Amino acid sequence: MDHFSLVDGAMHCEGVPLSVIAEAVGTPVYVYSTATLKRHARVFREGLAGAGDIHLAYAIKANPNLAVLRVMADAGYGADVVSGGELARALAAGIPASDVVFSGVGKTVAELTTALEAGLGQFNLELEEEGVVLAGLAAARGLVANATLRVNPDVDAGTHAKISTGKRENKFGVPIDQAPAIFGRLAGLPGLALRGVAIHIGSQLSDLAPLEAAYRRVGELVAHLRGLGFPIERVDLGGGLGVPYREGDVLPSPAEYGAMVARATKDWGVRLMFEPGRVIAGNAGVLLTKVIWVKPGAINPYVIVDAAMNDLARPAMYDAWHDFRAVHPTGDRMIANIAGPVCESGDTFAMGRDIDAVKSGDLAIFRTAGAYGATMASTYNSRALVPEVLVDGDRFAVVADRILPETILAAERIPEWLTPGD
Ligand SMILES: Cc1ncc(COP(=O)(O)O)c(C=O)c1O
Ligand SMILES: N[C@@H](CCCC[NH3+])C(=O)O
Repeated sequence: MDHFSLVDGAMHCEGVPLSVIAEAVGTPVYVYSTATLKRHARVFREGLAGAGDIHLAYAIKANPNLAVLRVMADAGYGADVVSGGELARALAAGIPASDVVFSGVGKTVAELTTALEAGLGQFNLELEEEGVVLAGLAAARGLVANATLRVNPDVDAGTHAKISTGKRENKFGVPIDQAPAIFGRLAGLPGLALRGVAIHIGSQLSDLAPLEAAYRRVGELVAHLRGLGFPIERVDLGGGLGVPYREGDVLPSPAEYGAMVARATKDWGVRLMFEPGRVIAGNAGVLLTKVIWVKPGAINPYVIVDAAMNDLARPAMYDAWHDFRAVHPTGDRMIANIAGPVCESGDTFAMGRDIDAVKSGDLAIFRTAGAYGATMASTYNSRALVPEVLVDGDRFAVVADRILPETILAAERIPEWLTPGD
């Protein structure tokens, strides 16, 4: 069941008409469905039922809103974080530090130290030196850091180049063939318990074949490392499962993914860890916007909406498609371009698209905006930072305020040497 649907001709999120949210909070605004988040959390877990001992760590980067994190914590998910800021959010949402995995290619000494002292569950090391530094920090505090080594399997994930992470030229992980030697050098260090390997080959993956190929390489590595005497207890298989952005897109389901995982990992005898982000949050959110003008264009009219690339960066960054729907569709259609008010031609959500006919003042949504939406927002062009609303049944709450340009301006100052003297 879709929790964003038309009821009596009006688009709702669960039991709440989107027009009521627009009236109360203004636009643009992100709207998330609790029921969808919960359903995705459950379906992903159920899909992996045949994969043995698993640990689920929601990839906070996809949607780090505190209320969303609380929903995920209640659903029994730990967290995958990539910065001290994300770690602070996970802890603030009530996720125990022991259920948090710290990924990321540039963890600073300060971040490593904070995470260690918080009792972090697992560090996914990206390079040998990070392991040496972490071991030193831990040993100096009488602690032992649990870690895995992230390997780069050199697999083409078949996704957008900017979100592919498992090819040898990408910055992530150590080349898989160097892993045994690095294990050899890190394994005996006091302060470090190197318990396994981690992998993540990219995001918005629409085909399981590259994932399966990568997992097979990891399987060979696990066997090799065991043969060398290293006790491998954990393998973190990362995130990456794609979601349908366009009507008609067919993506592997969590159940199909789970069946592949069970097949590829059946002899490993390890605890498997997963870091899903987009597949949890993507279709749980929309960006609600209002049409400012319908501007005649040389080729097609431009529907100018009050949301822009600073609110939803994905189309400008990755040429991503987000379905556009009227909140009160009339049944009429139009061929139009859709753009925001920002002063860049790249601030365009669609060109020449067949959409619900809209006019000035109408409300509309960009769908599948719950992941990598609000979290990638900026205040470019001195626009407000977009707010977020969480719906649960027939109630809703503002879970992130609109940060107004005045508030941002108040954090800036003119140094005294630039102020006019007397
Ligand atoms: C290490 C790591 N884990 C998990 C994720 C989450 O990916 P996705 O949102 O595609 O599930 C990412 C982002 O690609 C990542 O870099
Ligand atoms: N920001 C990207 C996903 C990045 C994944 C991070 N590892 C997107 O919107 O598709």
